[in-house]
Amino acid sequence: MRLLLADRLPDHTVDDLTALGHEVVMEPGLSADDLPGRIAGFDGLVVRSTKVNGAVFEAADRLVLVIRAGAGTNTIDTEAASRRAVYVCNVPGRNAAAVAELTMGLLLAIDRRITDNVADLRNGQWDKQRYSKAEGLLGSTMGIIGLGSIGFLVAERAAAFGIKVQALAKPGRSPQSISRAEDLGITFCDSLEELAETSDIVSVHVPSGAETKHLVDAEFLARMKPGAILLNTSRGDVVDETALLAALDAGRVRAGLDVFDHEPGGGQAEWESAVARHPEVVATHHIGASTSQAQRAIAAGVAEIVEAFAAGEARHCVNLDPDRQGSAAISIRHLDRVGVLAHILDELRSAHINVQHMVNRVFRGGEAAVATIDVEGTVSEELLTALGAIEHVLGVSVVTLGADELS
Ligand SMILES: NC(=O)c1ccc[n+]([C@@H]2O[C@H](COP(=O)([O-])OP(=O)(O)OC[C@H]3O[C@@H](n4cnc5c(N)ncnc54)[C@H](O)[C@@H]3O)[C@@H](O)[C@H]2O)c1
Ligand SMILES: O=C(O)CC[C@@H](O)C(=O)O
Repeated sequence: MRLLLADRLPDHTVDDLTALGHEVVMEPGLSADDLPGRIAGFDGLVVRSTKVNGAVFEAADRLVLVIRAGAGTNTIDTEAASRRAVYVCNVPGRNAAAVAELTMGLLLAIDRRITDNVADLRNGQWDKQRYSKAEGLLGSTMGIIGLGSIGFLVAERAAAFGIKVQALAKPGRSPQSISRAEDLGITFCDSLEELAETSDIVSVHVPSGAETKHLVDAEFLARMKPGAILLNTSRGDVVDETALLAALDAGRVRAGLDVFDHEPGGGQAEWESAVARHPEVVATHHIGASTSQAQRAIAAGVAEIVEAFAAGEARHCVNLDPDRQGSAAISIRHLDRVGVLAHILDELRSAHINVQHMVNRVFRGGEAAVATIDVEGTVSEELLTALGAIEHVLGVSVVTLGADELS
């Protein structure tokens, strides 16, 4: 594949991808506005914070894959990508520890007013009287909104500080997630209102989207305990900044923020934000994921996605329709010979079976492969027999996909 890296990733990323047989161009200085004019001739695009607007997909001539070298994909116009059948994949979980560490850093900085302490000392001011008023965190309650990769790691770290952790009860939580929560002693609130009213600290870790826009609004802030701390290391638009500013001005809450609505896209910029400069806020420059450890882990994840994609698998794809994965998955082991897949598809067509998704993976040595085909329709015994009888097919099996596997 020919890949364009439009943001800075660790230097070895280029070598790693080149070693996998890809041609890689790294141009970290490209802006969102530059991308449409630069994308021609590339099969894949890798970005961190640089926005990928609809114009990129209109200008692209052979783009098939966009990788967000991070977790959130709100900076990519996934609807425009879907219209052009371009896969958008993210690298989930790999920067979670870094974000959790920053979250705890913001919390400690707020509780002990560390940043103001430092600023005064740098200005030659000794003021033990002013700074001797922290509440302390032991025994306090943290409410986590968004108990995913980062939320769990924040919960672990908070628990180690003797903080009681609660999260939002959410339908569809997996058994693994429930048992992990139980192991950490996390309790669940039935509503966002209850979480706001009963938490001393609220930490937000949900993705940006229509469902989460202004999840923390004036009503939520009004329900928070007086003097409570709001932490947001997810995305700026999850918090209504106008309402937050009012709550800060009223002295009702304090906040630790790594992200802001309308923050600069990356790099350096002149930027004014009443929330970011507020004295009751400890703010950072969207650096949650910016540790070398996290960036190395993300770079490894990018290489894994490219490798899987080259082998026919769209790993961590966020824009395929989860409701259109088919009702059954047929697995066909076969010798890797020209024409076998065409013959398989012929049999499916004769049986009026509609293919929803197909992956063909070759085993080491290149002799044999396995095709996994998600199909819509009833897979009869006759069809399985016909598939098994195709020359070079070694074995056929079928799994019917239930509601859980599809969600
Ligand atoms: N500050 C940074 O540098 C930085 C770095 C990484 C991620 N992030 C942000 O943090 C977000 C979370 O990252 P993650 O890796 O934990 O993702 P994740 O997908 O593992 O976790 C998100 C969790 O939020 C839950 N959720 C979604 N909508 C919700 C809702 N309306 N109410 C309650 N819960 C809801 C999901 O079920 C999931 O458990 C990302 O989407 C990204 O925007 C920021
Ligand atoms: O790459 C970054 O600096 C930010 C990444 C972060 O916002 C994410 O969603 O993973």
